[in-house]
Amino acid sequence: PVPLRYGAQYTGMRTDEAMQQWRSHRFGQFIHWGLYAIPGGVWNGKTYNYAAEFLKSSARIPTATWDSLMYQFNPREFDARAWAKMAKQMGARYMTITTKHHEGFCLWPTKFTDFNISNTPFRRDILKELVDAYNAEGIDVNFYYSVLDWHHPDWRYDIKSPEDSVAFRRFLDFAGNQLKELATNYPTVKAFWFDGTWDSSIKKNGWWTLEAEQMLKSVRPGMIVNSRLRADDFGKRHFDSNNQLMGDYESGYERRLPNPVKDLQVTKWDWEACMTVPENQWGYHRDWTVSHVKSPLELLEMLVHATSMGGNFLLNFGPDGNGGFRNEERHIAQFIGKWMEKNGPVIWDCGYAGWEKQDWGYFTRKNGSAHVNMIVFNKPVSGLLKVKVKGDVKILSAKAGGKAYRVEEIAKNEYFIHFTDRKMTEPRVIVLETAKASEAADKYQDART
Ligand SMILES: COc1ccc([C@@H]2N[C@@H](C)[C@@H](O)[C@H]2O)cc1
Repeated sequence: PVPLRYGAQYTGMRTDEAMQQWRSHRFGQFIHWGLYAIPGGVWNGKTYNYAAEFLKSSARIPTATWDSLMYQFNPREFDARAWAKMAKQMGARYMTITTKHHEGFCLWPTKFTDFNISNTPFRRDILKELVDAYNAEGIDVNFYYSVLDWHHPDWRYDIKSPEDSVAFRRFLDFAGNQLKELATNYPTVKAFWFDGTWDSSIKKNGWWTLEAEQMLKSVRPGMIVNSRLRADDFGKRHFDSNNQLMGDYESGYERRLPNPVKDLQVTKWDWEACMTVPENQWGYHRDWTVSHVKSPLELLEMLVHATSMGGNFLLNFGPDGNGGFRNEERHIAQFIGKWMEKNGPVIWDCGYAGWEKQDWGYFTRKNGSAHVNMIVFNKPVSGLLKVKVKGDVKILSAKAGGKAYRVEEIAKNEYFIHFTDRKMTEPRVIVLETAKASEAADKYQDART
């Protein structure tokens, strides 16, 4: 292996309580909220279809003009407790909030720039209100932080001169101060979700990314940091030059999920996929007709898909400039919440079952349990759900609530579950009870070939 100073600091999955808690949550609510929520993708009467939180660049708005949105930020409908209740009802176990997105506007009264909530008509510390309200509902709060900062004069996309180096050094000190401030002033925060770290300026300063992570973990032992922060000695990101995952979980799955057949490597480490409801809108956009809006069922399947591969699913909400959610978002929360109320136990504390993906849906398993969950999305014409078990396993029963399904052994380690449900109105959960096959006589001979 290549000797690295700023590469992965450990290999394998963390087994400490804080990481086990993060992993067991499985389902999180992402919230993108900032000045971009005020124009909502529309500027001077023109609708820009690109991501609403990028409107400043899509509409080529001068920084001074954009930054003056701060004087309009006054979300009258903002009610942190109502937001937290909606997330609780949805079945989310954690929430990740944009403390500062690329625009550089800070949702907390930071000491290190005036471009923050305390200088808006609203004035109140939104971050504190959110942390307190979500924690009161038993939901952990994590902080999204964009290192990329369009407002700060010392930000640099690349380091091309001694002046760039001096300025960017000041910038890194600014970012480090903000991170320490966040970790110190909001002591219940469990994880940092870094973004805006792909530019050459950061890749040339891998040392800072490791220092930032180590600072956060010294201020808050147990703190969790995503892989997207880190650049190693050679500017490699997420996985270092020895192909070792940096940070505590892989955060490369943005608006996409790992393939359940081809990407099984992800089951060896912690990871999280984050997802938009429209095709590509994180911040509030006034016009959702410009792209496909994912249905509640599509999003529920993604949550199950992520869990089935041992990962977390972070579903995004983009409140508008007044602090209200769209009807589509409320409906999604209500639909998923209804399903989670009954079936949360096959998501929370569950992960990869280790069995081969089948067409009808997904397997999940609670760590070490003899029960394997089937979440059926696609009822086959045959009505027969194929199950291939691994190792010394046999299936004793298949039950959905009080209803038992016939289990037919069709070959060694292969079964059909006779799925007699007439029509499906929602994904069906069937729990398989397994036992060691070695305790039962093996009645199959391998073919002599
Ligand atoms: C194509 O470049 C980007 C850059 C930043 C993003 C940001 N990451 C997501 C988690 C959102 O915050 C989005 O604005 C997305 C695409």
